Amino acid sequence: MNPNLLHLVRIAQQPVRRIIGLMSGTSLDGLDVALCRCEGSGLHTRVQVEHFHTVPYPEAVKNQIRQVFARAEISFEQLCLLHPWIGHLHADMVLDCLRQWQVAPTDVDCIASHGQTVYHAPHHQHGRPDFPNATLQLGDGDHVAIRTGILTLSDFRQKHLAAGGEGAPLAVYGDYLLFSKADEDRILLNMGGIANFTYLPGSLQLAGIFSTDVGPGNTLLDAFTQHHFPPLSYDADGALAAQGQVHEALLAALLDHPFFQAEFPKTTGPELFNKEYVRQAQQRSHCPTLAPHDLLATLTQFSAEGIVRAVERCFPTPNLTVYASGGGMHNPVLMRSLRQRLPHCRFTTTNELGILPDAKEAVLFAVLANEALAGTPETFQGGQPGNPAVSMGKISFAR
Ligand SMILES: Nc1ncnc2c1ncn2[C@@H]1O[C@H](COP(=O)(O)OP(=O)(O)OP(=O)(O)O)[C@@H](O)[C@H]1O
Ligand SMILES: CC(=O)N[C@H]1[C@@H]2OC[C@@H](O2)[C@@H](O)[C@@H]1O[C@H](C)C(=O)O
Repeated sequence: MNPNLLHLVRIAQQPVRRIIGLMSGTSLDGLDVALCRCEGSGLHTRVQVEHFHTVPYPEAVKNQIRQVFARAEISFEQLCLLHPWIGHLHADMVLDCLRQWQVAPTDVDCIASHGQTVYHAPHHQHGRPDFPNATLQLGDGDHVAIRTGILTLSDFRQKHLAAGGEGAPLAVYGDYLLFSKADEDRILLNMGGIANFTYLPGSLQLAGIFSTDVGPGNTLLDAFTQHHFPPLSYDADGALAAQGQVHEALLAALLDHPFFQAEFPKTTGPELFNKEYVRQAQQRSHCPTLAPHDLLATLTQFSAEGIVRAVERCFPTPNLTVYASGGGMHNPVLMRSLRQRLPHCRFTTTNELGILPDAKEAVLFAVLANEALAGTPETFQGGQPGNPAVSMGKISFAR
């Protein structure tokens, strides 16, 4: 038998696995690296984050990715070169983290690598009848495995697509395994580039659980901060938005898109919510030249409103605990708006659940890899609409 298979079986049979979860989201701010101690599997999974770091992307890296990111037309050569290049980059970032943490690569069982999403095209977005839901993440797992010497699972979203999902949000799988709690209705709200949430009913009924994108999180805030206030890359602490006024007509135009009326679960990305989307809404609401601070105030309210409307639509009298995570939870203007508009909800962060909010998505991929190695798709029974019962991740041996 190929010794790689024996190695794989040995890791799968261990009571505890050390797995590095990697996530690079739509904000292009950097690579989240979480070294996790994963014990057990399925509903018995226990995760302890041993180390976490976001390795920031240098501007030159962001510019390479931006050449293809969320663009319908690109250089094929650039796309082809980026796939191994991002694999190398992420592998080197992992090795740097391990050096800093004084952990030997041989003491890590596996890397769970999400890669970099460069294009997300669910059917409702591309609208082409002959084509399925599609999504593309770069940073090939073989390159990560060979360069780090660590077994790597990658490309988690394709199996989800193949089994009938939109390739996202995958958060529901990890949230269900780690955070379900009897007698507490929970929302796990992640505000990254795009905002999404998972609903975990206190009844623990699998049928009630779902996860959905709800609209933009920080993606538009980042885009317009970079446009109007270089060299700033994001509106730190909402300081710019706090100086502006919400333009109600523009807010209404921004919210006037079929995405917000579509049934849950659904997914989206900067392919839809981008500068052109805002420009068109400005035209429709007769404010083509809004002051930048007012624009940021309005866009922050737009992010909040997308979240609020989705929560209200799912739960008419929301009496829930909201566990926030992702970069948006650091924006007090956004958080204030959410608290005001959802007064029946108790707001806290995933810290209360023992997971560092900034690490949550990287931990998710460690949990998905742990399930692929040691779990069974049956944990998710028949799956939920949009969330098929499958194990995800392609296996790349390190030799
Ligand atoms: N102190 C802060 N004040 C305001 N915004 C912040 C702050 N810190 C981080 N952010 C926002 O959070 C973003 C990064 O969030 P995060 O890392 O969760 O996104 P991501 O993982 O790339 O996104 P996705 O969820 O789409 O995968 C930054 O680009 C910025 O907009
Ligand atoms: C295609 C893609 O990369 N989607 C991301 C993105 O970032 C947030 C939101 O949009 C979410 O749907 C997803 O990531 C998280 C980790 C998820 O799948 O749950």
